[in-house]
Amino acid sequence: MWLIRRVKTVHILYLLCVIAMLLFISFFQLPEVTPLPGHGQRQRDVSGTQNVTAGLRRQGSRDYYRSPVAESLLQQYQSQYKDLTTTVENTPFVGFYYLNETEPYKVFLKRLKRLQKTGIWLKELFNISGTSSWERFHRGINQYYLYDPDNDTTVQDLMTDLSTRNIVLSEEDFGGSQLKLKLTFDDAGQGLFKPRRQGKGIERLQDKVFYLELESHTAEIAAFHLDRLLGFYRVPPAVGRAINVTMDVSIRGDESLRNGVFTSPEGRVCFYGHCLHCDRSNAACGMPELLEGSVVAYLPMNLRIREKHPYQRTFVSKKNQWEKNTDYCETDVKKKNLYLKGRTLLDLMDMAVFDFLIGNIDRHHFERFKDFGLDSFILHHDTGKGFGKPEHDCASCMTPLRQCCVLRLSTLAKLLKLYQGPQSLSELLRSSLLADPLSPILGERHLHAADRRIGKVIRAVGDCLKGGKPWETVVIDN
Ligand SMILES: Nc1ncnc2c1ncn2[C@@H]1O[C@H](COP(=O)(O)OP(=O)(O)OP(=O)(O)O)[C@@H](O)[C@H]1O
Ligand SMILES: [Mn+2]
Repeated sequence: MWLIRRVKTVHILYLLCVIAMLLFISFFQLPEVTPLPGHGQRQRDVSGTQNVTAGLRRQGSRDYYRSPVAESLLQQYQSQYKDLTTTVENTPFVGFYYLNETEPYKVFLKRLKRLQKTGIWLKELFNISGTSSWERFHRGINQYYLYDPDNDTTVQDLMTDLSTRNIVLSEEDFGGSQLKLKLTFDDAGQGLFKPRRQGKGIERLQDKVFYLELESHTAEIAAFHLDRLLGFYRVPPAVGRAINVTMDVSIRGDESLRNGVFTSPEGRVCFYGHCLHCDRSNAACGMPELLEGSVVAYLPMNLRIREKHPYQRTFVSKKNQWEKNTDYCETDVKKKNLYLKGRTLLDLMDMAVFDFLIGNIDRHHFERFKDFGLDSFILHHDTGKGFGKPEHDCASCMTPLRQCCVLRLSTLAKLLKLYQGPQSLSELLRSSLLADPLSPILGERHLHAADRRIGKVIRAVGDCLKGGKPWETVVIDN
C-alpha cells in the first residue's frame, strides 16, 4: 500500500514534469524563420529507403522551412474552409478543402481531382485511330491538361516505350539552343532526346552566367515528376534512357548527324550537332558508346502557339518593365486580352510557383494549344536549366506571384498540404523518381531545396494577404 502511494506521488510528479518539459520545448521550437539545413539530421540515404528521422513526428515540408506568415496563412486557410460547402459531383460536401493532417498527400490529390473540369480535346487528334501509347497520348490532350495519369495506363505505357523501344531514326532537332535529337521509334512514336551534358545531380558553378550553362537531362525528368505530383499535368512525360551512339547516331542518324560523329582520344564515341551551343568541344560522348539522356514525349506539331511571357527575361542592361514598375501586373498584364478572362493568368502563377520550386530562371516564352482558344492550359516545358543551384532560391521567379497576388485555390491547397504533411514534397519526389531507369535523379540537396521553397511560396501568398488584400481577391476558386 505504502509502495503504491509512493509510486503515485513521486512518479506521477516526475512524469508530469517530463510532459511539461516536452510541451515547453515543442512550443518554443518555432523561431522567426526556420530554414533547416539542406543536409544533416533530416537526410535519408540515397536509395531513399532508410528514414533517418524515423520516430520524429513529421510535419511535411514545413519541417524544412517555416515562418510565422506561412503558419498564419495555414490557420487562416483552415478556418476559411472548415465549414465551407462545396458541390462535388452534384453532391454538397462540407469542408472539402479542409486539410486533414493525417490524410496522405496522394489521397488528398485524388480527392481534389474530383473537382477538375474536363474541357474539349484537340479536333485534329481526337479521332485518330491506333492503340499505341503515343497515339493514345495525343488523343488524350485536353483543354485543361496534357494527360490524366489516373484515367488509364497511357502515360505509364508511353514512358516505357520512350525508354525502351528501338530507335529507327534520329535527327537533330533545331528548336531552342541546346543539342537535342528527335528520335523515331519502331512504332512510329517520337521523342526528344536531350543528352547528358554533365554529371548527374551536379550543382552548377556559382560563377557561371546561367544562359551559358549546359542543361541537365535529369532536370527535365525531375520537372516532369514534380509537375505530376502537383497535379498540373502540363509537362510532357519525360524519362531517362541510354542510347548507343554508334548504333543510334552513327548508323540510324540522318546524314548531318552522321557527319558529326567522331571517336575521342579516350575511345569514346561522340557527336555534336549544329545548335547554338554545339561545337566539337561541347560534343556529347558515350561511355564509350552508351550515352544517357532524357527522352521527352513528342508533342504534335503545328498545333501549338508561342506566347511571349509578360515577365520575360531579356538579359540586356536595360531593365524590363516588370523590374521597374511594381504595379506592372495591374497596369499591363491584367489589361491584356489573354489575361482578362479564362485561365491563363492563374496558369502563369502556377508556372511561377513551379519555376521557383525547380529554380528555373529560363522563362521567356510559353506555349499553349491554338485549338483551345484563350481558355487553355499552358505547357511547362523547357526545364533543363532547373535544379541547378540548391542553396540559391530564384526570388525573381516569384515576381509574377508577388506582383499579381493571385493564386488558384487548388494550387494553394496542394502547397499547404505539402507544407502541413504528413509527407513532405522531398519525400514524395524522391519516391516518385525512384521509378526512373536512371535513378537516382536528384541529390538530397535539391530535394530539400524544394521543401524549403514550398515554405517560401506560402510565405509569399501570406504576404499578399498581410498587405491587406481580401482573401477572395488573392485565392481564386475557379
Ligand atoms: N516535347 C516536345 N515536342 C515537340 N516539340 C518540342 C518539345 N519540347 C520542345 N519542343 C520544341 O522545341 C523548342 C525548343 O525546346 P526547348 O525549349 O526544350 O529547347 P532548349 O534548347 O532547351 O531551348 P532554350 O534554348 O530556349 O533553352 C521549343 O520551343 C518547342 O517548340
Ligand atoms: Mn532550355
